[in-house]
Amino acid sequence: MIKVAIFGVGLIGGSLALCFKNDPNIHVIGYSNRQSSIEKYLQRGVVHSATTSLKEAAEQADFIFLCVPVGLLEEYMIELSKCELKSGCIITDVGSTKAAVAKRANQLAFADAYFIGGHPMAGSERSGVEAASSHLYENAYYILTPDKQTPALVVERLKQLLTLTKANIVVMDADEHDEVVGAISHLPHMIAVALVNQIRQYNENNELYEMLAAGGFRDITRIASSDPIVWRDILLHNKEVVLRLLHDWSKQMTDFASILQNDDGKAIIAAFEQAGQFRSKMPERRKGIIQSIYDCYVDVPDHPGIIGNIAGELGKQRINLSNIQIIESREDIPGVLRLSFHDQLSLDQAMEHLQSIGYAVHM
Ligand SMILES: NC(=O)c1ccc[n+]([C@@H]2O[C@H](COP(=O)([O-])OP(=O)(O)OC[C@H]3O[C@@H](n4cnc5c(N)ncnc54)[C@H](O)[C@@H]3O)[C@@H](O)[C@H]2O)c1
Ligand SMILES: O=C(O)C(=O)C[C@]1(C(=O)O)C=C[C@@H](O)C=C1
Repeated sequence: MIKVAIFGVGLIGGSLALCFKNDPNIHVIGYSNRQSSIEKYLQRGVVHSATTSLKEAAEQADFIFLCVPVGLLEEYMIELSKCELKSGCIITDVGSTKAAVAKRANQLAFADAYFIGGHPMAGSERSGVEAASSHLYENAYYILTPDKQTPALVVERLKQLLTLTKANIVVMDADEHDEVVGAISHLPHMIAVALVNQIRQYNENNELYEMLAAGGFRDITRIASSDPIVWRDILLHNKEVVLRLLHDWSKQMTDFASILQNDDGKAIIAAFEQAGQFRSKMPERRKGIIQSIYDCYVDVPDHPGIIGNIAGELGKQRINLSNIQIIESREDIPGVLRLSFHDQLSLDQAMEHLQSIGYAVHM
C-alpha cells in the first residue's frame, strides 16, 4: 500500500486527495493542526484517515504533499527535517512560487528523503476542502521543479503518482517558473484586485457601478475573490519578479493613455487585434469541471427556484449540463450562474434555448 500524506486539505490538497483516494493501492492521510479540520476532511470522505500529529502523518508516508499557503512551507520543511521519514520518501509542495522553497529545501538535510517542488496550473478563486474536485487537474499543466541532483528515478516515481490527476506534467527550472507564472498568474491577480478596488471606491458615491457591472467586469475580476492569505504569501514570495512586472504594466497603461491623448484610432485597433490574435492561439485544454471551456454565463434574478428552472429547461431539451455554479448572488442584485457543458454543440443549443425563453446569456 502506498501512503500519501496531504498537509493542508484545502482546494488544492483536497483535489489531489480525491484523485489519489480512488486508487485501491493508495491510502491517503490528511494532516491539519486543527481537530475541527481533520473532522471535516473525514466527514467529507476526502481522505482515508486524518491526524493532528505531523510526525505521525509524515513518518508513515511514501509521499508528502505540502498544500498550505507558501508562507508556511519553510516552517513545515523544518519540521519534516526533524522527522524520521521513510527511506525514499518524496516531499513535494503545490505552492504557486517555486524559487524560495527550492532554495530552502537545498539547505535542509532530509536523510534518505527527497524534495521536488511542484505546482499544478489549475485552481479557482474558491478555497477550502468544500471546493475540492477530483476533476480540477484534468488536462491542466502540472509543473515540477526538481533540483539537478535529484535522481531521475525519483522524479519518475512522483510523475507516475501524478498521472492519477490526469494533468500534463512539465519539468522546468524554479526561477524560470517564477518569472513566467508571475506574468500569467500573479500579475493578473493584482490587476483584478486593483481594478475591483478602483470601482469599489467610485461605487461609494454612486451604486450604479455595482448595479451595472456585467460580463466584461465579472470575467476580468473573478480572481479578485481569491483567498487573501494565500495571495499575500504568493506576492511576497515572488516580490522581485512581481515588482518588475508591475513596472512593465505601468508602461502598458501609459502607452494606452498616450494613444488616447493622440486620438490614435489605428493604434487602438492594432492593440485589440494583436491581443485577440495571441489569445485565440492559446490552447483550449481546460476540460475539468471547474475549468470547462464549454461555459456560458446566465444573468439571473436572485429568487428561489431559478437554478431548478434553468436545469429543468435544459433537461426538457435533452441538453446535458456538466456543472452549474453560482458566481454571484446578492439581495437586489442579479446573480450570475456559470453553466458548463461537455461539448460545443450542447453549449450552443443551451445558449440558443435559454435566450429564446428570455434569459440574458453570455460567454
Ligand atoms: N488556489 C489556487 O488556484 C491555487 C492553484 C495552484 C496552487 N495553489 C497553491 O496551493 C496552496 C494551497 O492553496 P489553496 O488554494 O488550496 O488554499 P486553501 O485555503 O483552500 O487550502 C489551504 C490549506 O492550508 C491550511 N492552512 C492554512 N493556514 C494554515 C496554518 N496556519 N497552519 C496549518 N494549516 C493551514 C488550511 O486549513 C487548508 O487546508 C498554496 O500554496 C497556493 O499557492 C493554489
Ligand atoms: O483559475 C483560477 O482561479 C486561478 O486563479 C488559478 C491559478 C491561475 O492564476 O491561473 C491561480 C494560482 C495558481 O497558482 C495557478 C492557477
